[in-house]
Amino acid sequence: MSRPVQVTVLGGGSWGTTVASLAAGNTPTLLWARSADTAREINEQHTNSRYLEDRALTPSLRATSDLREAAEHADVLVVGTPSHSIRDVLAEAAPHVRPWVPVLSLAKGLEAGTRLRPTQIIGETLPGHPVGLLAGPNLAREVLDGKAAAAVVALPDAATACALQPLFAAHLFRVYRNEDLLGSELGGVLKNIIAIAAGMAEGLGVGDNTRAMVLTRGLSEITRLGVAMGAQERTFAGLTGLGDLMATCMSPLSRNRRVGEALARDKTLEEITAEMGQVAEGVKTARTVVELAREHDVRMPIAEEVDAVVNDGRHPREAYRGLRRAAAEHEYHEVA
Ligand SMILES: NC(=O)C1=CN([C@@H]2O[C@H](COP(=O)(O)OP(=O)(O)OC[C@H]3O[C@@H](n4cnc5c(N)ncnc54)[C@H](O)[C@@H]3O)[C@@H](O)[C@H]2O)C=CC1
Ligand SMILES: O=C(CO)COP(=O)(O)O
Repeated sequence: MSRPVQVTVLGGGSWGTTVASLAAGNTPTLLWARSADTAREINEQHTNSRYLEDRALTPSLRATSDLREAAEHADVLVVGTPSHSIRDVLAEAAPHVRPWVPVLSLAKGLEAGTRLRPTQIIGETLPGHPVGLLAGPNLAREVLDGKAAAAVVALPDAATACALQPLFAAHLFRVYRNEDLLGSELGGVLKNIIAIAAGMAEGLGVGDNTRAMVLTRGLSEITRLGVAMGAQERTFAGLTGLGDLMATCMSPLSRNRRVGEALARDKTLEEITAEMGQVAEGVKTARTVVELAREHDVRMPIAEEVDAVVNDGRHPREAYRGLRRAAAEHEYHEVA
């Protein structure tokens, strides 16, 4: 008799823990947390209070702070650490991961310097493994609270995607699939920059028309860059595109939106990051996105203003004045 598929999730933060809890409802799952205290709390109390307060995790979820044990356990490996740490964590785990184990990324940022997407970093550190991602409008706390949500397994190979879908699905968590890995990954990465802009708007006290404008023009920027990089346009109208953009721009739970809002209320980035104690990927990724846009000759006025705020100290009020000066081109076609 064959044994059930074993899932390992690397990263004991808000989302890694939540995905591990979902998977544990379906199959034996081991979560690797850097902190031994976090691993112990998950095993003994079935909570991760540092990131998810007193929310109950699936009781069968096991955790370890031993990376080798976690890697050896994996029939399917899920990488849930922030983008900037993926390369180092996987370099250490790689000798212990069996060949051909599929690897799914949860991360929504780009590696500074290399400008690589998380799945490309995985491809470099774990060559020969099928690589994809799990993404969508998935604010961790809401998913763990059992509120209905949907995600996408994006992977070029449909058969592998089909096999992975049921591992993460739950009664009120629907998992779709999509072969456009590039578009699905870029949707999750780029929406963080627009969410910072949406937060800035919130902090400046804008109206609903302005909110709608930021979100819609933000989607235009995301789609333009994504298509220029080779993604399918329709992906940006789906869960990993418009869906994730809406959730992140609208929800006070979003860390990226909270960063933008606090900046508009005159807090410094250092104060905000220290208070939050969690990752807001858009902050580190904004400069890389602007560089990519220039390289692909794509206009991204909102991303440029966000970059100027987080990297050059421009005040959000000035950024919004800057946007008012941006040329109103044709709504769908860029004018040179
Ligand atoms: N929280 C959410 O609702 C969602 C988050 N994501 C994405 O998932 C990724 C992880 O985010 P969260 O879990 O929310 O972050 P988090 O800030 O809640 O937790 C980050 C985790 O990574 C660990 N970590 C940080 N640096 C590390 C390093 N150098 N080596 C090993 N571990 C390290 C921390 O100890 C912590 O366990 C991000 O890319 C985020 O954009 C995606 C969907 C939803
Ligand atoms: O990606 C997310 C929801 O899908 C979480 O967004 P934040 O990282 O801004 O909290």
